[in-house]
Amino acid sequence: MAIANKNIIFVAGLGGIGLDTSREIVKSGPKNLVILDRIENPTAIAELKALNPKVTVTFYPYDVTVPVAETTKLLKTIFAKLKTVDLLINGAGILDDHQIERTIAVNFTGTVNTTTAIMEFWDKRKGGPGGVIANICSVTGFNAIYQVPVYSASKAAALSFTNSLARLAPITGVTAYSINPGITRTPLVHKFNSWLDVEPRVGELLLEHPTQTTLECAQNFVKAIEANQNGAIWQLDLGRLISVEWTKHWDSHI
Ligand SMILES: NC(=O)c1ccc[n+]([C@@H]2O[C@H](COP(=O)([O-])OP(=O)(O)OC[C@H]3O[C@@H](n4cnc5c(N)ncnc54)[C@H](O)[C@@H]3O)[C@@H](O)[C@H]2O)c1
Ligand SMILES: CCCCCCO
Repeated sequence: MAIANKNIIFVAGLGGIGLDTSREIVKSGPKNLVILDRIENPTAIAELKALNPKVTVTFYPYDVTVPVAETTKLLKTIFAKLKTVDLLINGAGILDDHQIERTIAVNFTGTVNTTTAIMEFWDKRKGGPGGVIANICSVTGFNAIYQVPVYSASKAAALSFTNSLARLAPITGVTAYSINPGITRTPLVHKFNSWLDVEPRVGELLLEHPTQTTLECAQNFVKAIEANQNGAIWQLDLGRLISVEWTKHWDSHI
């Protein structure tokens, strides 16, 4: 998908990975970039507007843990303004294995609910035009950071959900792919709690190994958007963009 002249909704577009990705998206000249985020950062929004005055950048406060009906109401406002939306990026995530319910609510249920809500507007069975969904999951969805099993499992769940969305595309008209960053230096990764405190130094230990910058991640994120490959499992690690072949062990045959 060429980003130029498209309408993009970016949930969590102001975070560590999110803001650098928003910058790279804006540089590619979409018609509209609508950022939904729990954090408000008017300075960042102003910076994005200044980066490319041809792009209309708007912000709406949004918490992915709200009921689907509330998300639908917000989307109604956005669609009324934009008329069409080409891409939804679901990027919200927290990393704190002391917050079990919230981790699942944000990282998994939030992604599911936001996706479910936009189907009201996109599902071709309802006369919708279809659309594209990019879900930010994680390499931990492939192989866990086992000291944060709840976080890792929430990302595996989001990855599985995204893979299913892609298989459902012939029915819904909505395609999907996952964005799976490796360890990227953002506020999320500095200090965080391990499950039952099994490893209090988990963050410190991880950061002893090679990592990538948010800019490297963002530049590859844009390449994945441009590739627009339904069902792709993109690994964005150490500055590289890798298409992961998922090993099939079983098939439902339906
Ligand atoms: N940094 C990494 O190493 C890494 C690796 C793989 C995946 N990820 C994922 O990338 C995404 C961005 O993470 P980051 O590293 O930039 O961290 P970050 O903390 O800088 O960004 C997290 C983003 O999610 C938003 N968010 C959190 N809770 C929310 C809620 N309830 N509703 C709406 N938005 C909410 C935050 O406002 C922020 O924009 C997350 O989903 C994270 O799990 C990060
Ligand atoms: C340093 C730990 C980063 C964990 C986020 C991976 O999704």
